Amino acid sequence: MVIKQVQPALLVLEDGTIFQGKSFGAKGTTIGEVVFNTGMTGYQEVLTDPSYRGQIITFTYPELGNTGVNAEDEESDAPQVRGVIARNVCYFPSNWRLGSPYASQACSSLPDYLITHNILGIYGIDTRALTRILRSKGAMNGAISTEILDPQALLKEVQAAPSMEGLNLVKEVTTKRVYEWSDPTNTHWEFRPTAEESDATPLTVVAIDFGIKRNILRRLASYGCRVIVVPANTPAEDIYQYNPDGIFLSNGPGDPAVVKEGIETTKALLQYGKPMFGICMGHQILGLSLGAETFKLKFGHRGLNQPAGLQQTVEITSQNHGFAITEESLSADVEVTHLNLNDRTVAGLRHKTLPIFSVQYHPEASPGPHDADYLFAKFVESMREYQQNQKTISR
Ligand SMILES: NC(=O)CC[C@H](N)C(=O)O
Repeated sequence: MVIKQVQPALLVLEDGTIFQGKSFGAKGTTIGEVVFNTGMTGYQEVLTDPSYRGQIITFTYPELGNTGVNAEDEESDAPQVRGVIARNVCYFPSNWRLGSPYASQACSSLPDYLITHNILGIYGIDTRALTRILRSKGAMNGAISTEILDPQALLKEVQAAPSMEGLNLVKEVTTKRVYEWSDPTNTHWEFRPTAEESDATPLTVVAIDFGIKRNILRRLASYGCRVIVVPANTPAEDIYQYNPDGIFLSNGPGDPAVVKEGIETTKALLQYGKPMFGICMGHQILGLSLGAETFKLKFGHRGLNQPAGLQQTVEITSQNHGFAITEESLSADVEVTHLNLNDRTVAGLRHKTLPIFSVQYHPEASPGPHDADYLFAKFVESMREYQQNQKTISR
């Protein structure tokens, strides 16, 4: 049996709030934007989602790590967060994959995984009190340390760190090279019809990678798309060399307004009028390229039960964002299709004349509910329709 040694750790927020806790994961000091996620499951997907780059995540669900970490639930190659804050941490996980065909994929405990990837964690924190501070004052920078245990000294480090507003983190996470993706969602997760008829011509989608989650690629593949993933700074002309049936704009970290190349490329792509679909940062970049503005939310939306819709139908959605589109700044070419029903910020858009739409939430789930999975089908449908129209025109 492993005897764990409890080591003290300190959490200090930019406003001077101090929390004493215990360390799990790596040792050292880390600084980032402290945010909270209210999901009851899916911590591994959250930690490896590139959109969380630069952030320290407070998990409000009080038990963290009970199912360990496995190869199948990775949303990218490694954890992307700057640090982890928990009420309680599990050192002896149990995973259903043990004793199943996926046994080899149940690999380690959360603390070991964080040590391997040099990520700091702090537990034994009153995460309810911390979340109330973040809700009332807004997300703010903070630090976790196992080496600087004097709060005033750590506070100085925090106050010197840059704010999330104006930070371009896309270049840290975007792919360096073009690659193709064709793996669908693992069939044991598949509860609904997905893969297209085999005699249908495959659809080519170019996905602009601002920090793409793997399950987006898997869902596109499950819906019969061949996906070509390109770096965030790829110019529109290069994207058109692939003769795509549709273009996908991915999720990603940081402030969308400073991803200038992505916005310019998207503006140029709009001229071609081909189907486009954007998720989260992709949605914000699409809005920006259509002339809208974005702003920083007070504490953001991060969790698995965010309601989105207008009047008739409501989807329960997975969300992870700190910025949003300013509704009043939208041009007359665009229609709002969804609002976040908690605070009525823009959660979905549709171009009135072009086959272009986007959502602020995560239809790929992973983690989260599958209510919005139909959006992938809608994208495929718009590409098929576009193909059909092109054939009619050329006849
Ligand atoms: N998940 C995302 O794509 C997040 C988008 C953006 N970084 C935000 O925080 O709003």
